[in-house]
Amino acid sequence: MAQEADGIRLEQRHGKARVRVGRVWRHAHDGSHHFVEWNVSISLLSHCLSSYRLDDNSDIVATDTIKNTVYVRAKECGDRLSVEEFAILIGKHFCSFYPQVFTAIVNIIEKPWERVSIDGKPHLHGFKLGSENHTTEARVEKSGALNLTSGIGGLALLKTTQSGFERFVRDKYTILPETRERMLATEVNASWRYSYESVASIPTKGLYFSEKFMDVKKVLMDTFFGPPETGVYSPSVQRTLYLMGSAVLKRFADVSSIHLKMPNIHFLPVNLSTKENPSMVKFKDDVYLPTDEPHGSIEATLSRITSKL
Ligand SMILES: O=c1[nH]c(=O)c2[nH]c(=O)[nH]c2[nH]1
Repeated sequence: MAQEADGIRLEQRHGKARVRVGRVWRHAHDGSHHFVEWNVSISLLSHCLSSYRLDDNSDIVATDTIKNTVYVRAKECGDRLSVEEFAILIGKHFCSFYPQVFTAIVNIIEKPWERVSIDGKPHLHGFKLGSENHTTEARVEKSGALNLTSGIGGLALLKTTQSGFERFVRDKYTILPETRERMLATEVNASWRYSYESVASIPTKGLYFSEKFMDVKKVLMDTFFGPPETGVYSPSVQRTLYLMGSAVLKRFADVSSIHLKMPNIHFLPVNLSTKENPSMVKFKDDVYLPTDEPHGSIEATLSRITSKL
C-alpha cells in the first residue's frame, strides 16, 4: 500500500533477511531425531510512515525483534512441520500481533539435510547434505488472505542421450549444426503457486506440503528422464520444460501455476587436431568439454486456465 504525504508517495517494507535456524525434534518413543535447517527472510508491510517522515520510531517493529521471533516460534513448534506451515505461522504471527502490520512476506530456504543409511539401515540421528533446496514464500494479509508458493532450487539434471535440436532458424549468423544426439544438462529452478487463498483453507494433514514437494520433484524428474530403459526424446529444452510444467499442473489439482527456469548447460563436442595428426581427438559422442558460461537461458510460467463460467 502506498502512503502519501508532502507530495511524496512512499512504498516501504522492512524486516530481517537470512535468519538461520536449525530445529531438532527428538522422538522418545523410537529414539529417532528429525532435523531441519531454515534460512528465513521476513518483510513486513506496515503503517510506520512517521519513521520515514519524522524522527518517530514508535510504530517500528525492530528487525532484531523480528529475528528473535523466528527462534521463539521455532522453539514453540513442538511437532514437526513443513517449511510452508512454518512460513505461514510466522506470517500470521506478525499480522495478528502488531496492529500496524498489514502484510507479512516470509521467504524460507530449507537445506536438503537427508537421513543417512548405514548398512542399509536408516540412522536415527545422522544426516548428510543433499543437493537441491526446498523454498517457499508465504504472503499473509491481516484479513487471513494467503498467497503460497513452493519451489525447488538447484536441481541439477543430465542425460547423455535422447536429446536433439533441429529445424531452428538458420541465417547468416548460424553455425550450430542440427543434431538428434547430444547431452542435455540443466539446473532446474522451479516454483509453483498453490491455490489456497486463505490461511484457514490450507490442508490440515501434517507435513502435507513436505510430501507435495517430494511428489512435484518426482513428476518433474520422471518427465525429464522418461522410463529408465528407454528414456524419452527431447526435441528442445523448451519442449521438455513445457512437458514437465504441464505434468505438474495435470497431476496436482491444488497447483495453479508453475514457473520453470531451465538453463541449457552446454557440453561441447571435443575435436582436437594438428596438421600432423588431423584426428588426434575426433568427436564420436564420447568426449565433451563441460561449460557453464555462456549457457542458454530458458524459462516459462505455465498457469491453469480457470473457466470463468
Ligand atoms: O533446446 C535448445 N533450445 C534452444 O533454444 C537452443 N539454442 C541453442 O543454441 N541450442 C538450443 N537448444
